[in-house]
Amino acid sequence: MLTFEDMHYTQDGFSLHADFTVQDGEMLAVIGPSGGGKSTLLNVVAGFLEPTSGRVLWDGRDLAGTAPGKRPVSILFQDNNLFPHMTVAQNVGLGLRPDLRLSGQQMAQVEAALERVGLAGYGRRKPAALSGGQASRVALARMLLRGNPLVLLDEPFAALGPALKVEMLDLVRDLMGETGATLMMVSHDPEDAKRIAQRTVLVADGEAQAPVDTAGIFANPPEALQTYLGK
Ligand SMILES: Nc1ncnc2c1ncn2[C@@H]1O[C@H](COP(=O)(O)OP(=O)(O)OP(=O)(O)O)[C@@H](O)[C@H]1O
Repeated sequence: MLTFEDMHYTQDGFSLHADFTVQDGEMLAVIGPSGGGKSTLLNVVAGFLEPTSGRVLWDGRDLAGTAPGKRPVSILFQDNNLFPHMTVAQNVGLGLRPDLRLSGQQMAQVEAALERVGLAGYGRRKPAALSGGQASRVALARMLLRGNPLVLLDEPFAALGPALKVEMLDLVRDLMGETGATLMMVSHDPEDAKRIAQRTVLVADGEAQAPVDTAGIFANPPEALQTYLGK
């Protein structure tokens, strides 16, 4: 369970407040106007930014002072964070061992993860030889092997075409279901939120609001969301 406990983050005149809980296994959408603080919220959870006051807790444990790499968190950005000089299998293997000294069993795990995301046989390719959708799948395979219970996605599929994006969202939903991981996904597209998330957090006017029913918030949007949606 992820808890924002009266969390404030302030920098250079920008401030963000959050006070809510994300349930285990929940898939949560994070939406709101540009510059509202969606990425900031994720960066606080990931540990790239520290709260100015208040706390962020995972299973009741304060994450303050825990380095990003030691947090139970996998994060995926739009550029997929693949290393261009490494093969697909090596990029995925990093999810198991940063030094890539993989045992035979771990190499089999890499192959199984690639197969799970629909990339069986692609292990020897370099990222430059992949389509955008395939690159996203590699990043998801690595995330799968990391096995972290909390997954943060920051507009990871924004550059993909609509059909491909739907395919990737469905894959994410299936993977989260299989692993039981908790998901927070930033998106600018209401359709993404509706497809994947039962509840949605609106980030606007300095507040990451408590999650509400996704269908409800788009059927009857609050003012900040109406402006953002152009309604
Ligand atoms: N590296 C940084 N240094 C200083 N200020 C920053 C930095 N990154 C973001 N900000 C500021 O923090 C505020 C929140 O930005 P953030 O990126 O979290 O918003 P966002 O909702 O994710 O926006 P977008 O939808 O455009 O990605 C903005 O005022 C932004 O200008």
